[in-house]
Amino acid sequence: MSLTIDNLVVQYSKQSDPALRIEHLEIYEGVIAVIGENGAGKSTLFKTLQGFLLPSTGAISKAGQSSKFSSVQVFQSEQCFEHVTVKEWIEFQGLLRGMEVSPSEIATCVEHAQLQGKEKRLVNKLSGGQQRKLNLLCASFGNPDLIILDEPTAGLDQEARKEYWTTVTAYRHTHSNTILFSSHYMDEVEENADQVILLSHGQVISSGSPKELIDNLHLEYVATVPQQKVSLFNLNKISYTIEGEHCVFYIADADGFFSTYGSMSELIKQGVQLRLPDMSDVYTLHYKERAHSA
Ligand SMILES: Nc1ncnc2c1ncn2[C@@H]1O[C@H](COP(=O)(O)OP(=O)(O)OP(=O)(O)O)[C@@H](O)[C@H]1O
Repeated sequence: MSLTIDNLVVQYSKQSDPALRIEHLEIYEGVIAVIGENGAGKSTLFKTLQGFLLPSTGAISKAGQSSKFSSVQVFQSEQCFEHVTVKEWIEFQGLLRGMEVSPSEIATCVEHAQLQGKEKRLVNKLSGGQQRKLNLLCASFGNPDLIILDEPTAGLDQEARKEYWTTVTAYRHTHSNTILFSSHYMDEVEENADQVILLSHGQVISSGSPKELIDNLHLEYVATVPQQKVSLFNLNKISYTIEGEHCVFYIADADGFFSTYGSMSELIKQGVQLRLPDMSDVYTLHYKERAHSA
């Protein structure tokens, strides 16, 4: 299911500036990332999509249809009740969505969350990653059009994050709900999102697939240069940001750069690290201290 947002304005009070102001946005079917700095409006968008906040103006509709859409936000792991077993927690989430979960649905849920044999375990004794996977699977009860995951992997280690996204990918093979998620981890955004929506100060500043957004940077390479080597370069002619002890150079014309400063292998010998641009650069160049432009 895809959604269309038109002329949307959301305010927390009549006197306050809009927390969200979206002229037009298509949210496509698939796995959609919403990114932005703190206060950009991600949670406000999620609350509005669930009907918890009413817009002052504008509308959100299923693309091409006047019918309403349904959405559910997945519980965070810290919202799991104490003294409730895995089975009871699944049943409870079903009841919240107006359905009685059948034994076979419980079994499927448990299997997909890789919790076989743990149905009687207290849910708060599961790891954070296990709880989040379980909650994701329970969100499909009632088959909502939209499933919202607010920073689903925040605080998880690399391994648990990977496992979480494996579960999401497997889930996507058997379900058609659109998944909307926020994240500050640009590697998982690049790997998992079909579309990325960039919010800043309540407005959409860009939207596209990770590849489109990276291509739009028009960069050939990104170089990380140790501070002590920076004097070898003419900073007036290079776009760069400063990251701790390093300078990060954004190279649009690789031939020109290498012919001026030395071949790739010569630069690597000097301690310069070269890589292709990725979503972390999309984030930096849209949000962090503005790049010093050449
Ligand atoms: N309950 C509220 N009352 C008044 N203003 C609010 C309220 N919640 C959020 N805001 C304001 O709305 C704007 C958007 O906030 P929102 O929480 O949607 O951002 P966010 O992108 O989710 O940020 P974070 O990454 O920190 O969660 C901010 O200016 C924030 O101060």
